[in-house]
Formats: sequence, structure tokens, C-alpha cells
Amino acid sequence: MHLEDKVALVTGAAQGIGNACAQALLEKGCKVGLVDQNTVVGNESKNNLDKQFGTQRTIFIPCDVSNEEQLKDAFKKIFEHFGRLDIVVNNAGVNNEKNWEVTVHINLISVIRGTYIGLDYMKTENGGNGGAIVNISSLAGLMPVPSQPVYCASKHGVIGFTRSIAMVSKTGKYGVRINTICPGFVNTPILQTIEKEENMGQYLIYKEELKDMMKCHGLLPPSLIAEGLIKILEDDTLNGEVMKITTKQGIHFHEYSPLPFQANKQ
Ligand SMILES: NC(=O)C1=CN([C@@H]2O[C@H](COP(=O)(O)OP(=O)(O)OC[C@H]3O[C@@H](n4cnc5c(N)ncnc54)[C@H](O)[C@@H]3O)[C@@H](O)[C@H]2O)C=CC1
Ligand SMILES: CCCCC/C=C\C=C\C(=O)C/C=C\C/C=C\CCCC(=O)O
Repeated sequence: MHLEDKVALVTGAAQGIGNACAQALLEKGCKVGLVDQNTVVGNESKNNLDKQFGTQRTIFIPCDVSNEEQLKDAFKKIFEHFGRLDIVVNNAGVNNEKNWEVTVHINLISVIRGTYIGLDYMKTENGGNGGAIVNISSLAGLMPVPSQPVYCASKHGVIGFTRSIAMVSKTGKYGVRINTICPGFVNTPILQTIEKEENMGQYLIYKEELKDMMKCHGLLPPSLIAEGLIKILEDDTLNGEVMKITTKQGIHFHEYSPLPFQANKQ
């Protein structure tokens, strides 16, 4: 996809990985709908981006992605404001093992819903222009992490959903590519949650182990995840792929064995 003049919607865009993705999309000439529940930081972010790219290139929509009506309304506002939608980045996420249902709701259910709403706007049979959806998972979506069972489950779910819906999109000729990105530890405010009882609950005892893991593997800059996003968007051959980003290997793809229900077709 050629990114100049395309319109992107990024959830969790106020800070961290979402903000880096918005910045990278703007650098490529996109217009970006910034969606986040944090109105204060969201407005600050928009102001910062306005200084670099001008006031017309972004719109900030306050929205809790786990609220169906708010999420649908955010898509509608961004579509009506810019007149089209080409890219959706379902990035908003939390780490909460205490109030764990919230983690499933934000990290998995809202990603599924964001994908379905995105498809409604972009798929060609609905009169859309086609496009691309990128769902942000985690390396924790590919391996167990003892202190984060629900976070892990939500991220495994994102990968299973994304790979499956990507196949549907291909066979249904939706014209929309759907991929996922799995970063290792990234230097963003979410890492501070491992220090807090309100986030970790019974797993707070693992915080030193997690800190050691971070020290051992190192932290990725959010800009590298944005670089991975741009690679996926610009390469029209990618669909249903799981991009991994680590300090050791940088940007690379997870390799799977052929699927049983595809083997006969090849
Ligand atoms: N930082 C890391 O080490 C890694 C993060 N990830 C994933 O990347 C994504 C982004 O995380 P970070 O930027 O690191 O976290 P962050 O905490 O810095 O940023 C998350 C953003 O999402 C927003 N958000 C949270 N819940 C929301 C909701 N219900 N509605 C709307 N906005 C909401 C927050 O306000 C915040 O602006 C998450 O899905 C996270 O699980 C994946 C791998 C590693
Ligand atoms: C593992 C959860 C930590 C607490 C939640 C806060 C932030 C979330 C971060 C992640 O999603 C971390 C991603 C991966 C952790 C799993 C393995 C680390 C291996 C890193 C590497 O190989 O570079």
C-alpha cells in the first residue's frame, strides 16, 4: 500500500506504541485518527503532532475502546472527518491481572470488535477501498508468562483471531490484509504496572523476576514497533502474518508449520 494521503485509525494513540505508530504514519503522509480514553494525554499528543505536521492531519477522539457504542462512534467520526478509512491499528491494551476481565475486554474483545468495524468500513463489497488492519499482540501471545496468565491469554487470542480472520478476508476477497505484531518488552508506561498491586494482584510477588527478564532481554524503542507497522502496511503480500520484534533479532516473522486444512490445497 502506498501510504501518502491514506487515512489511519490508531487506538491507544495518546502515548507509547500507539503514539509512535501515529507519528510514523504521519511521516509517511497519512492522516490519522487518534483514539484513546486518556483525554488529557490524548490532547497533549495531538498538540505535539500538530506542531510537526499541522492541525489538519490528525483528529483526537476520546473513546473507551471497550465501550461498543463509543468505539463505533469513533470510527464514524474519523470516517466522516477525513472522508475515507484505509488503515486500522488495534493497539490499545492494558495489563491488569487483578481486575482480569477488563484485560480480556480491552486486549481481546475490543481488538475483535475494532477489526469487525474496520472491515465494515473498508471491505470492497461494502463499497470500501480495501485496506489493512494491524492488531498489536505481544511475544506473550506466543509463550506462557507465569505472572501474567490473563494478559498472555488475551494476546494468544489476538493472534488466533487475526490469523483466522485474515484467511476469511482472503477467501471472501474483502480487499483488506490483516496481520499482527508481537513485540518483546517496549519502553513505555505500561511496564510500570508490574510494580502495582492494583494491576498485578496476587502476582505482585513476581515483579523482581519480571524486572530481571526485562534487564536480560532489554527494552525496545516504540519507534521500532512503528517501523514494523510501516513494513506490514507497505508490503501488499503480507496477510495473516505474525511479526515478532525482539532486541536480539529485530523485526522478523514467526514461522508456522503448514496448516492441516491448507495442506491439500498446496
Ligand atoms: N510495552 C510493552 O512492553 C509491550 C506492549 N505491547 C502491547 O502494545 C500495546 C500498547 O501498549 P503500550 O504503548 O506499551 O502501553 P501504554 O500503557 O503506554 O499505552 C496504552 C495506551 O492505550 C490506552 N488505552 C488503554 N485502555 C484503553 C481503552 N479502554 N480505551 C482506549 N484507550 C485505552 C491508554 O490510555 C494508553 O494511551 C498494548 O496492546 C500492549 O499490550 C505488546 C508487547 C510489549
Ligand atoms: C510479560 C508481561 C509483563 C507485564 C505487562 C506489561 C507489559 C507488557 C509487555 C509485553 O507484552 C511483553 C512482551 C513479552 C514478554 C515475554 C517474553 C519476553 C522475551 C523478550 C525477548 O525475547 O526479547
